[in-house]
Amino acid sequence: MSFVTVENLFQSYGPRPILDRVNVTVEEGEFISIVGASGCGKSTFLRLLLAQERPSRGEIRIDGNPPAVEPGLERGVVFQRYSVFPHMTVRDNIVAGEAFQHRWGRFFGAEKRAARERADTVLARIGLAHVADQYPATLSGGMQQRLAIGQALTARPRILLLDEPFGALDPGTRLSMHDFLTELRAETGMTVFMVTHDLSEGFKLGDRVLVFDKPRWDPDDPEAFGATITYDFDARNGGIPFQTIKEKTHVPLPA
Ligand SMILES: Nc1ncnc2c1ncn2[C@@H]1O[C@H](COP(=O)(O)OP(=O)(O)OP(=O)(O)O)[C@@H](O)[C@H]1O
Repeated sequence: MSFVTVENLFQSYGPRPILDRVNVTVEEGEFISIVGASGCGKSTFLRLLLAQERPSRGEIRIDGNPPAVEPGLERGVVFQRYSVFPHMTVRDNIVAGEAFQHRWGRFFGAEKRAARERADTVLARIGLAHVADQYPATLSGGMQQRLAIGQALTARPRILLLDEPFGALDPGTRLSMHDFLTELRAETGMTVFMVTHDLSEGFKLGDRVLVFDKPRWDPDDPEAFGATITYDFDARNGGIPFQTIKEKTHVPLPA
């Protein structure tokens, strides 16, 4: 049994189909890059994996079960726009990431001190120990995004969901974030789903690159049909493009 199984997934908003018959299986530890045209439902797919939304039809199973509704228990998430708390110091942001999983949502007394020590270990690991007492606004974009990833990882999620996590960063910072993510992944063995608009980033970091597109296409009504996975590229070892075509795209409708 695969770690993540998506079967016949459909998602519509009102009468408008967004995702249409999405089928995919993912093994634990795989890094899945997701690319596709703007608005084709990539973020919607992540929200469904997060159980922030329920599918109109079809099924998602993670380790054999529907995704838990509680945030963060098995899934950490990082968005393009920094998801850290601006009113908390860097250290307290990491503590908050862990406290989120805690029964009361907060730590007290000795537990809090222990959580702070664990946070300092995480900060050392992500190269932010020297700014532990600062507020996020005083950090560069790359540092804030490292903090967001550190925060998502404190709960030791088995799955990390990244929605264009590096889109707002300059090219140099982006490259160092790639190294950072590759190291973390090797260390934790986590499964990663990453939406990106940058194909080379998708192929560089991913084991597989899934392309979302609309196999059925009505030129008079481009929103008439939803998107599905049209290509599932094997991107290991630099990737060999055009391997597994799952669907022919933009096939004209029969007259
Ligand atoms: N809650 C919602 N209600 C209605 N429509 C929605 C909702 N969420 C998303 N949509 C629509 O669904 C479509 C897919 O959105 P989604 O954000 O998943 O696309 P995307 O592929 O991630 O796009 P981008 O690459 O631009 O971020 C969009 O047209 C969007 O307007």
